[in-house]
Order: sequence, then structure tokens, then C-alpha cells
Amino acid sequence: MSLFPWLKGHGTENDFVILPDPEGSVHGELDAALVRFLCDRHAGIGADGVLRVVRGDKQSYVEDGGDWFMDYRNADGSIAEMCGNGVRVFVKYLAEAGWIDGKPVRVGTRAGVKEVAQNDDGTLTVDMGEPRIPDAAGIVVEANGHQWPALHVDMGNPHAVAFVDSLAEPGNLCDQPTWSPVEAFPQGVNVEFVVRRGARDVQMRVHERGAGETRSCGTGTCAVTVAAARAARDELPVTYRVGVPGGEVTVTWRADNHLELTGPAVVHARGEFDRVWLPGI
Ligand SMILES: N[C@@H](CCC[C@H](N)C(=O)O)C(=O)O
Repeated sequence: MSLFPWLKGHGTENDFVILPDPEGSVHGELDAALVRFLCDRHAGIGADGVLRVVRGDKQSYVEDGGDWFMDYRNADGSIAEMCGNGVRVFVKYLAEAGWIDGKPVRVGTRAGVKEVAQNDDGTLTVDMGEPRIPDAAGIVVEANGHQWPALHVDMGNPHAVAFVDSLAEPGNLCDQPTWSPVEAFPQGVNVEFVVRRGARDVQMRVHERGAGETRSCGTGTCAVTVAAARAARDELPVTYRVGVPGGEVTVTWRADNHLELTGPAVVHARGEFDRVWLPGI
């Protein structure tokens, strides 16, 4: 393994290792063991996931790679279709590196192209596309000896949203939630636990597929907004404040059925690896 640069960023404390690879020639097919190493908080850099940055026309994963393609991997090395916090961090990196100007950028993902705009206050707004609700009823989530009905919301990646009485259940709500029927999510699922704080104002915790409990999940905040707005019979457009352990974002469910996610993103560290200890990771 030769020397390679990395950066570290986060969006509401959902954190990522960024691997610049504009020509798609440095990392090739990202090795799952390398991803696990990079995300390891003791032996590696530490993160919830990896964002490989490739020019849209230099990748071969999807038909339309956008202007820039976000090759997203979870901390356990698995591939995920989309990451709402990651895509804001991705664009923040592109802007700070001078790869893009202030205009909206089309970011290719495995869940389609997402347009991301940079706002004057430093936040970013992502057009997250339309939600799908494949199974309106019948999903049950179980954690910590309790069961809750959950709504299946697909934001390009799968989510199960459960309203709970309290996010501070005895024991740990987010340790290892399970779901039934198991066939509903053959590739696993991100599980959100939500409480209402007020009108169009919710607080959530999340157990992410491939990463465990994280401090935020952008696609999860959109799924939660869909579940909360449906339950409240809100008319579109509607805007929700969504609190997460790592901060707060705003989600608008627009009249054209698209979700729009606005939140912060920072790139706060950079370095170089000259050696990677893969054995045992
Ligand atoms: N943290 C992300 C979601 C990352 C992918 C997820 N763990 C999955 O496997 O679907 C977000 O901000 O959306």
C-alpha cells in the first residue's frame, strides 16, 4: 500500500473518512478490510463510514454518476446506496478543495443523482428525492425487550421508524434492534426511534445498518419526517426540525413529494497514511 491522503469530516457528528480519488485510479474497488481499518476508532482513523470522491465520468457503478460520484461505504465495509449527512460533507470537501464553485452540484450516488446547494450561512441543502413506503403496516421493531410498530420508509436506503415514549429507555434502545417480518429487510435496515418535542419538531436516535448507533443519520431524518408528517396528517409542504444526538437538521417535505434536507457539514482534519495494518481488522 503506497502513501495516500485522507480527510475527516462530519455532519451533525455523523463522521466520515474522505478519500480523494478524482480519477478513480488510486483506490479502484475499495477493499472492505481497508474500509473497516479506516473506520476503526482504535487502530485506524475512526468513522461511521467512508466517502470516496470520484469524478462522475470516472466511475462505473451507475449510469449517471453526476458531476461527482460519492462511493459510500459503511464502517463494517458494506456498501450503502445513500448517505444524507455524507453527501453534505462530500460537497463541503469539494468546495474547500476548490473542485467546485458556489453553484449547486449534482452528486451521483447508488440511489440516483442528488442536487446539493451551498447556503450563505455555511449549511448545505440536499434534494433527497421522493420517499417510498413499501409496507405501510405490519413492521415491528424490537429492542431492549420492548416492541413497537414501525413504518418502512425507503429513501434509497431502507429505514424502519418507530415512535417511542422516551429515548432514554432503561437499557440501551439502540444496542441491537431486531425487526419482523425479517424478510421485510433482506439487506438489513436502519432503525430510528423518535419522540415528538412539539408541533413539527421531533427528536430521534438511530441504529445504522453497518455502523451501529451513530449521532445522526440524514436519510433517517427524512424517513422520520415522513413518518411524523403522515401520523400528524400534515399537508405538504411541511417543514420539521429534527433533533439528533449530534445536533439538529431541518427537513422539508415539498409539495412535489421530494424531501429537502438542510444541515451543517465540516471538514476538520487531514493526514496521510503510509502504512495500513490490515491483519486482524
Ligand atoms: N448516515 C447516513 C446513512 C449511511 C448508510 C446507512 N448506514 C445504510 O446502510 O443504509 C445518512 O446520513 O444518511
